[in-house]
Amino acid sequence: MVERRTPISISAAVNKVMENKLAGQMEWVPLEESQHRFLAQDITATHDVPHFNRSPYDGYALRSIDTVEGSVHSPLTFEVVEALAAGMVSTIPVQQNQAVRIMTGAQMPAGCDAVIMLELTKESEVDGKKYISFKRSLKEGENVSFQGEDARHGDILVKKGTNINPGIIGLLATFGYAEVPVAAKPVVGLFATGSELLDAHEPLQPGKIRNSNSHAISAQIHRAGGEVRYYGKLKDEFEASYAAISKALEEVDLLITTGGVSVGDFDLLPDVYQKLGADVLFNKVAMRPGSVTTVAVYQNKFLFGLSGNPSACYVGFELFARPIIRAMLFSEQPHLRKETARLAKDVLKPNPFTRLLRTRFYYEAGQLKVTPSGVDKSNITTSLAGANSLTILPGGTRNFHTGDIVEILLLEDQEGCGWPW
Ligand SMILES: Nc1nc2c(c(=O)[nH]1)N[C@H]1C(S)=C(S)[C@@H](COP(=O)(O)OP(=O)(O)OC[C@H]3O[C@@H](n4cnc5c(N)ncnc54)[C@H](O)[C@@H]3O)O[C@H]1N2
Ligand code: MOO
Ligand SMILES: [Mg+2]
Repeated sequence: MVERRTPISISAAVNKVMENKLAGQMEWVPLEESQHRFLAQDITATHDVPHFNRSPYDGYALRSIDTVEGSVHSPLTFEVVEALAAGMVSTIPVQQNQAVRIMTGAQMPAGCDAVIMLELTKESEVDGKKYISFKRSLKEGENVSFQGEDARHGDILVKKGTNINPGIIGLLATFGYAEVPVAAKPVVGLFATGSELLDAHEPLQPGKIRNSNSHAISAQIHRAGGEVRYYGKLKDEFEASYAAISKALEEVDLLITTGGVSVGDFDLLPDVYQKLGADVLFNKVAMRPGSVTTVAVYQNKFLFGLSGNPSACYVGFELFARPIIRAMLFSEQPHLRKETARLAKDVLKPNPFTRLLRTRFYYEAGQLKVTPSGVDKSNITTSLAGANSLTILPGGTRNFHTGDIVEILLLEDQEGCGWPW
């Protein structure tokens, strides 16, 4: 008698997974290796930026009070007493009607409170002394970049869990982070199961196919922020599979298998979970593709039994494994970001289960539009290549038409979302 499985909703399934989420760990990496990693701590300003008043222009620093009378009709003349490149500090106290030649980024000399740009001045020399003249007045603070105007000591600048981009890398360097506290990458073990599988380099044989799932999933694990440990292919043989899976479980945080989770004679994963004594959270989800997705927990580790069908496998990963990985990377928005878009094509199908349609979204005249990226069957691989989103067609609906507003999940986005279900 074939086992009957009771489907649960996507929302309930995601909930069950997230209730068991694992704690993330912190590690330090060199600044130059931190791009695309996730911050394990808030980044706080360790000092004011800039930490001294400085000139934002090449020009002359002076006392604004000495320029009150300056105008087109009343030119002013200042003696130039010193010259400062960026990195230098002044050594001579500035007196009335004296100026310091100053370069962009140099610290303001003591006593000076304004800067006039080089272009507005005329230089001259009398008896070996340098002078400038100009025809205007300056306000106190004019053309000064003030201490702390960029960041104040103690400000929280970037939150824990943020994906490190080039701007954040610059900020980390500004505050002296030669080493950066990042979330350790969750270690994700991976097996492709199926006696029919060939490697990518092998020629085709009758009845056999090349293993594509482990390659696609590896890329998805990287995109999510995890580290892949690929253990290779498993033939549909119980004892060898059980031994390999239980050994791999000792070395990883999450273990993903593809294939062998349905009800066929050689779908062995349910028996593997049983022999392990793993707690199966669910083995049927009211969604398509990916209805057979099975998730179990065993000794504080996750077992993701993803379908063998390529698109079911892809979707199962994004909905259930990705948020666990992102949660371990300290993200408070671990799920795929949800948006609404307008359908650009009819989708005339009944949806007994919630359908996650492989789609491509794009912008047109400021509007988000979405169109199927190919044929929508679980075993179809080609529509995945063009997909940058999954369009949610809720269970119990049918026939969506061009112009209908639908919800979409973004696959390439880094922001994520708190709870899209
Ligand atoms: N009687 C029933 N049969 C099936 C049901 C069902 O409810 N009752 N569900 C169907 C659905 S839906 C799916 S999805 C599949 C899931 O099957 P499994 O997860 O057990 O996966 P396999 O049987 O091992 O393989 C399915 C399919 O995918 C191909 N495959 C497997 N691994 C790979 C790989 N690494 N790369 C590329 N392609 C792979 C495999 O050759 C099969 O064609 O079950 C339905 N059946
Ligand atoms: O629901 Mo099966 O998992 O795709 O087609
Ligand atoms: Mg099967």
